Amino acid sequence: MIRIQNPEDVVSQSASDVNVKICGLRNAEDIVTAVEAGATYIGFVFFEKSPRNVSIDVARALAIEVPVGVAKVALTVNASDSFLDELTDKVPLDMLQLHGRETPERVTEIRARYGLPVIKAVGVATRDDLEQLAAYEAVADLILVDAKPSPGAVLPGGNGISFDWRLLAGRRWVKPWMLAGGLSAENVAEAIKLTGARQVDVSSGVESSPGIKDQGMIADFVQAAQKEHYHE
Ligand SMILES: O=C(O)c1ccccc1NCC(=O)[C@H](O)[C@H](O)COP(=O)(O)O
Repeated sequence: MIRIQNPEDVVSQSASDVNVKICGLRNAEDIVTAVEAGATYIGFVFFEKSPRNVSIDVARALAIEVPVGVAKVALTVNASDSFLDELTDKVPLDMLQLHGRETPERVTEIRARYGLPVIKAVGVATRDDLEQLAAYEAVADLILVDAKPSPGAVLPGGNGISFDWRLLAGRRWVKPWMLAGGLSAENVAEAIKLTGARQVDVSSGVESSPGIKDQGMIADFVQAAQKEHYHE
């Protein structure tokens, strides 16, 4: 039987620091910047329509250089077993992020088949969208609460849009969770204060144009997320 690693063994969470995930990295220089800035997760996007898409071979070459202690996350969208088989065979990964319409049953299946902790992304625009959280908290290791894409959007995530963070204020969480959607160095402190998030994820908020990460923006984002926050 496969033993799934505890997410706390993949990344540690200190009482004072906010963990940061930089998503959509495509080259070694940006990964070094993210790691040196203090990111605890780096994300590779496997979605052909995305400007952040990487091939399995590129991700493998990048992943093997990532230092121990930084979690390598593969983001997939409604992926088939055959794709995930090849991905997990070739790329040394710490976690899988499911960013499509995967059902709770599919999350359970993937988690068991690959023995990796699973992050399930859930899109939120209104209070009604929070109803699906419980079912995913029951089966995923970590919930990524992201802004719901607008109807007709090409990308299911990485759109640089945020949602009303007050929807999450005071929520009691069963599982670890991470806030995403339209975050930037300018607004991440406010988002943390309103939601109580201890983990945050960013992609377009640290880019100069779609798919092009800006090293200064990465450093500024991590610093802004990790400065001392006072929760009311
Ligand atoms: O980033 C993408 O291109 C992407 C493509 C397909 C599915 C999900 C995608 N991104 C998901 C992420 O984890 C992003 O970091 C998250 O949505 C926040 O993005 P942003 O609002 O741009 O910071």
